[in-house]
Amino acid sequence: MSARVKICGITTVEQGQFAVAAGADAIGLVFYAKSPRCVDLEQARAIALACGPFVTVTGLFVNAAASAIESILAKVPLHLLQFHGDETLSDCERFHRPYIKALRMRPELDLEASIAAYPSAVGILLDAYRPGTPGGTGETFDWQRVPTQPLKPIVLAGGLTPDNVSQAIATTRCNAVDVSGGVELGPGMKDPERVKNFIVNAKRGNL
Ligand SMILES: O=C(O)c1ccccc1NCC(=O)[C@H](O)[C@H](O)COP(=O)(O)O
Repeated sequence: MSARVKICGITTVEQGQFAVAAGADAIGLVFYAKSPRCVDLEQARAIALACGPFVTVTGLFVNAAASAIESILAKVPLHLLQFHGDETLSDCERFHRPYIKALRMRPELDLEASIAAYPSAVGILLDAYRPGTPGGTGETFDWQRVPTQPLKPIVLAGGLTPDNVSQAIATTRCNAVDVSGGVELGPGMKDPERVKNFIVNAKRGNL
């Protein structure tokens, strides 16, 4: 089975289209005002509608108010929610949508217990930990910490690039990967060539 790939932090219709054309299984729309990849409602709706069927359009939130998420859901056709902050199980479940929960790999994290805390998640995204920055750090973490028999499907993230994604998959045996900065020319500016190379390398990685 080849890995599933999500390109996160898509900011324009054109970026969404070239990611999908290159074989992305999912794209991520960031609804976090402090991110350089944050999109507004109109942009998000246009991107989501341009991706076509069978691509998982994911909305990413960081400790967002429920009312803000509801307003976005009313306008933007999202298939999956990604909670990237300190959301509790009930915060994640209240929208009755499939969701993934991001966990940042701080050194003292009890990973098994943290994964078990989200029994209704369709997956757990593991990301690098940098204090004060909830995501999109461009940094890797120790891939040896990824459990070999996790309670939930794992999405590997954090500092992945076209050059290291095959090795990351071979090391962790993860069959889903997520990237943002590693396929950019600058924050929010996805590079078609890097996106294509990332997807090719992820999908021929050694699972
Ligand atoms: O991408 C952002 O700007 C961002 C901001 C705040 C929270 C999460 C964010 N991105 C989440 C993702 O899913 C990224 O793909 C993940 O953090 C990995 O990012 P990178 O290391 O740049 O590939």
